[in-house]
Amino acid sequence: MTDFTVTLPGVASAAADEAVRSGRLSVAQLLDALQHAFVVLDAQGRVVGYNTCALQMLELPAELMQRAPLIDDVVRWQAARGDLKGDPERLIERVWHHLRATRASGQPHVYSYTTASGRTLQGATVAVPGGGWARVYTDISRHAQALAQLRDSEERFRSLTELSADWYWEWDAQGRYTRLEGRVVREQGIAPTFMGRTPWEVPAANRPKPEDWKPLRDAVAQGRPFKRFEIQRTLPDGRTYWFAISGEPVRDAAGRCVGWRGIGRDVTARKSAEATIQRLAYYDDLTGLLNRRAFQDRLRQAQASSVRSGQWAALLFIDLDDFKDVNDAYGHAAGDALLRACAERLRAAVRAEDTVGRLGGDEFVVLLEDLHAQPDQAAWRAQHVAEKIRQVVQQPVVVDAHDLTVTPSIGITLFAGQDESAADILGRADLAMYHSKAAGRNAVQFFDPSMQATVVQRATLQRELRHGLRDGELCLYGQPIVDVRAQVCAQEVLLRWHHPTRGLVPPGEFIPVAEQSGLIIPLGQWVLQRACGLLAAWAHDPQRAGWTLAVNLSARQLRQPDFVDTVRRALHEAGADARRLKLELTESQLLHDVEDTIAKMEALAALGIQFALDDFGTGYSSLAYLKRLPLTQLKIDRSFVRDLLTDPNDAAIARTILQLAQSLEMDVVAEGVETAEQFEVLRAMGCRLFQGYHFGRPVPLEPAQPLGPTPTGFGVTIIGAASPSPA
Ligand SMILES: Nc1nc2c(ncn2[C@@H]2O[C@H](COP(=O)(O)O[C@H]3[C@@H](O)[C@H](n4cnc5c(=O)[nH]c(N)nc54)O[C@@H]3COP(=O)(O)O)[C@@H](O)[C@H]2O)c(=O)[nH]1
Repeated sequence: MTDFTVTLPGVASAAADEAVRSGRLSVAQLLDALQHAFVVLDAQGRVVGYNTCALQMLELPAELMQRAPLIDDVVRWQAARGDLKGDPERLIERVWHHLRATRASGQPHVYSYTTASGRTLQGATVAVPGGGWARVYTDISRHAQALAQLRDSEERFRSLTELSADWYWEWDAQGRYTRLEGRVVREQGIAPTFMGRTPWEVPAANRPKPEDWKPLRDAVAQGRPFKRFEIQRTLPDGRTYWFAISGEPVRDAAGRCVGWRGIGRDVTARKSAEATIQRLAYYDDLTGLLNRRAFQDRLRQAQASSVRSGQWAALLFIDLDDFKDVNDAYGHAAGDALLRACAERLRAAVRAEDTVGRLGGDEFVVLLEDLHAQPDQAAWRAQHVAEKIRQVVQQPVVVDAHDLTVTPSIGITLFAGQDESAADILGRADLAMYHSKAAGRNAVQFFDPSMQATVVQRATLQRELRHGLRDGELCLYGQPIVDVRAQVCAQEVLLRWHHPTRGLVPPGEFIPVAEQSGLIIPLGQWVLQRACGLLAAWAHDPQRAGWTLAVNLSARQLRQPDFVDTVRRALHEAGADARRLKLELTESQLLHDVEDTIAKMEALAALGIQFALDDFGTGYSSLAYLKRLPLTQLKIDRSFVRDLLTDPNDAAIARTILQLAQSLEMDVVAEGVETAEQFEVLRAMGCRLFQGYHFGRPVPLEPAQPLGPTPTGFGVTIIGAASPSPA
């Protein structure tokens, strides 16, 4: 046998050499101990050595090998048996080519083949020093089988993802896509958008807010599997589709989550089927409004919600007058077009959070929630919306070049709580609608006669107020504000209405009506102009030149974008000193858009105007924003002054307000001082300014003046009575 060195895996070569040299281990024993087939060729390609395993693994007959055959003969034999496929002479040529190449390169030649009996063998040929080659064969059948199974499994997996609507994905431990496979992925071209990003980093139509991803992110953070997490996405081509992903964590040997894998499924078809079912079950096909069943559900929800909020809600029942005539005269298609137009108008006439439904035929319903905690205020608002609806519905609709017009009869009922059924509420509104029909159609009626009376009264008051303003029935009264010596140092302007038949109407009655109708804007502007006129006149009167004049503001005035300019102009036109003008606000007014309010107040304060916070202690005063406002005065509400002498709580509140004002460097006016005792106690507490009947009731500051033309004029809508009458 040719002399060469063997290195066996797991046996140090020096130790093996030594064992062979010392004769303790023959090379033959050594080679036979191997689990690998071993064949040695001399320089002519003759088999000069082999181990037992070679006969077994290569399934070569011992007689052949014992003859020391040339490799050519062995190849012919193997080809004849079918272990090697192809023409034997060409196979021999190939074998020699590789033998020479290994010698020339010094690199082993590794190859594999499958025998006729089905074994997969891997052979490695190395050139040995002095000529000749050693060939080592390893049976890799199991490994090859495992690989084939793996390939099969991959193929099956590929078929699955190619033929189905599902696709496969993998994420890293942070939830970023690392692999996406499947026909859908390819066809939709979504891989570039997703790879390297987490699902929540890719915009989704149904999950616009970070909290919408919480269930998925929690599962990822906690290493939990998740199922059918639905996401709506927009494709690069603009189409939207829905898919659902399910996944499970991939763990390492130590059980740590090292990533995620799962499937995605296109569920667009199911979603659209669901949407259709939903639409058919809950929506009216013709108009897209809620149908009777869905509307009744909403009504029940509104009842439950009114219990929680303590607010009244209203149900409006709308029936089109003589709708049948339209159908008869112009056909059903025209009638349908008119109903669709009505539905759109109803939707446009109410707030987004209100609900509109169609019960069938020409019957529509509108649900108005959170109207007001007081039923009369709620009724007033419901009446306002009903009137708006009445106006918009009767506008002509053009259908097939015809101007179609219908009027609505509207019934309203208010509700709060869950004591009655939704059907009862609907029944009441329906009955009220019949009253509207009976009242001559194209009208609004309440179910409850007292509600009806209230809204009619308010509508009348509003109309009369507008006339009263025009006819000079309003005038300014003033109530003195005094110092510790009971000397007048200021006046508060208080509006009065001398109604021709009702007498003196208190502002508590007509200011809310003016606020709701928008009439407060020209009215408030007029008060400001008159007040500035008074200040300018007082400037020439030594007794009054030092007085300030306090004017009450409404929330709506303050919200006017040009409010600062309006005040500036009033001062300028009257030639009044801004430092003598004080504007009184209540806490609730300040809650609306605090930043805008502060900006306006600061702009006015820069002119020298002072601000007082009225009715202090009755609202939700937050000291945080109180500090930010340019206030110079707090007014202790008269409810605390009234029982000051008998109720220790009220006394404590008055004292606290005085201390607070001192630390905020503000004045305090105690309102509603009616007795000398109250005056004394407040003075002892450190109060320096007082207002109340004890010092003087409101008295006229000037004769009544008609409202002159103002920049805003009367550009306000006056709501008519239930049966409209010209204003
Ligand atoms: N936006 C505007 N609001 C105005 C205007 N004019 C008045 N008002 C607001 O109307 C509310 C009612 O005012 P009024 O009926 O005039 O009542 C005032 C006083 O008469 C009353 N008062 C004063 N002293 C006493 C008293 O000793 N006892 C007692 N029972 N009542 C008294 O208090 C009212 C003044 O309160 P206040 O405004 O809080 O300082 C009233 O809330 C006005 O804000 C206007 O032009 N615009």
